[in-house]
Amino acid sequence: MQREPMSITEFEQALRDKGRYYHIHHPFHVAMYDGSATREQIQGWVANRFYYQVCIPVKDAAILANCPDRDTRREWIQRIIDHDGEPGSEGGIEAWLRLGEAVGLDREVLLSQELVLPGVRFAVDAYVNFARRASWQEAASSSLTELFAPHIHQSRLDSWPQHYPWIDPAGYDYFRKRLKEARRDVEHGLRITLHHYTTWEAQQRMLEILQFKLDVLWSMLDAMTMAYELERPPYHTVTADKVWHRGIAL
Ligand SMILES: O=C(O)c1cc(C(=O)O)c2c(n1)C(=O)C(=O)c1cc(C(=O)O)[nH]c1-2
Repeated sequence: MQREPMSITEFEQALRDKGRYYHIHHPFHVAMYDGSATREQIQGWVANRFYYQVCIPVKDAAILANCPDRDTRREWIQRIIDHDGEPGSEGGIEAWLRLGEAVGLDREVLLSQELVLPGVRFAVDAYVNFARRASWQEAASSSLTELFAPHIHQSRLDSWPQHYPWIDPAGYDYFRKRLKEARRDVEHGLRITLHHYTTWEAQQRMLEILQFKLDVLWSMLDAMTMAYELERPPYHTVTADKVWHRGIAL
């Protein structure tokens, strides 16, 4: 016998329950929050997360490319503008570069991606490639880790200024900007998701997609833990040089 689907309310609750696996609970993230992260760890996180930032609009462009629905595209396109900016307003990528400067990293270092660890690159690329290959509804719903993002941005705004007085407060604009944007993204992402997955099996598949996205975020921090906490960056047994690849443009 076929199992009944969850109601919309139950399904949304099941998605929200996945918050227990959000990267806010990763020890690397906890250390940044509780003030025990070193300057090098914060800088490493900012430089590595920059790769996520630059890939997000590429991921959203892949969703648009696969979406035949004009109304959805009209709404979804705002995400690209949020990150890339438009005439008269700088976007999230520029704000992240200023966060980089606020923690003492030249923008050229971020732009060169020389600090992006292979594990971080692979995790982020997996997300972009998923968005290229999945249906637009599945790709759209994979953004729903953003359900938990306003809380994580707020937690940084609340804790970092006290713990890290050496960070220029001008750098925090990105987190402030995302509080509003993420809430709007979630509202749209949920509208698509809650109506697209209507059978029990489909709902289970969506929960697995959300787990995949949680794994992307968690794995990024695992790679950073190896490099900046355990001091085991790639090839550490062979060389102290950053010999790993910088991304292969296809
Ligand atoms: O700082 C964070 O912890 C965090 C997490 C996430 C997320 O949950 O995917 C995003 C962001 N930030 C973010 O700034 C952002 O623009 C963003 C877009 C998306 C997405 O999947 O489309 N996630 C996130």
